[in-house]
Amino acid sequence: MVLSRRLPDAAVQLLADVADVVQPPVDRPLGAAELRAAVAGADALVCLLLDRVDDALLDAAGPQLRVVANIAVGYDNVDVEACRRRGVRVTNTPGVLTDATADLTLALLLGITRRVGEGDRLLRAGRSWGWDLDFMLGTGLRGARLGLVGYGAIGQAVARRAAAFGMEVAYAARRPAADGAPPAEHLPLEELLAGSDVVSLHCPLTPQTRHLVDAAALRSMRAGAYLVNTARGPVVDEAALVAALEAGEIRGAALDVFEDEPAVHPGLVGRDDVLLTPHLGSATVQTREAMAVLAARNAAAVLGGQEPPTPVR
Ligand SMILES: O=CC(=O)O
Repeated sequence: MVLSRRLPDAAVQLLADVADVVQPPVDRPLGAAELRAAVAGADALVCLLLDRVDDALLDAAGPQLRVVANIAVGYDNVDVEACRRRGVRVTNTPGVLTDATADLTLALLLGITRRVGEGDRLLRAGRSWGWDLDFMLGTGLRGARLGLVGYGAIGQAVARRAAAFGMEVAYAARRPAADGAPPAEHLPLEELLAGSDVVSLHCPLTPQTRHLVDAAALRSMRAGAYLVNTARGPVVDEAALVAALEAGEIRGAALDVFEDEPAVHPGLVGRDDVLLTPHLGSATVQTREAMAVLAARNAAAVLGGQEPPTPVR
């Protein structure tokens, strides 16, 4: 069993009970060539969303590989079809990061609508300022319409939080939400974009959702609207977003994920109508440990001939 990244002790312990665990030699994510070298001969791979699991990596691993346990809910880094063809199970870590990601979404939503980053920058720059009736006014959330693109566990957790702020919530998704989801209007994407004061993305990255928010989508949004993305960067056409902000087609954007991570489009960096965080959606001590432990349980289950707790499909 190969780990592409050193993991919290609780996860390593769990794995050490069922397999010979090969830890990476360095305390950082591995490059593609390092990972190819590390994975040779492994029967299980526990990996990060940064690791591209494609035919080249699967070839490098060899035919004894049985499971790829991704430490993330998103698995766009894994060629699931290529794994299936080779009989390799793929697992992810849904559930354990729902609250952390929804919390960060609200932090971004509040931060951009109330100009938190901008105010912080103003003070740090030592610029003169003073309280005034019309100083740095933002947008209130009570009664504002929140449009969620994707209404899975994270979208629903955001809906619950947004309701507490008095927002009216709607969503666009391929299917209506199952019973038990927080009440929200199910709308076609075009209607959701055109009618929302804040659009927040909670869909996986797939060929269908790549650049879902493109120039046309941005043009269809309200001029006073904000875009929040805690899903995956390539869901948004970043160049089109910069152009839309420049043209005043929307009021602002709060982004935790980027098209070409860790690079951030230079047109975003200097803008005061943009709030940026470095892919922190699941970044709490508790959540990262829970993700690593769940990935470990998945890998251990497959090696032990059992059904993993959270398989991909
Ligand atoms: O981005 C993080 C995840 O998909 O878990």
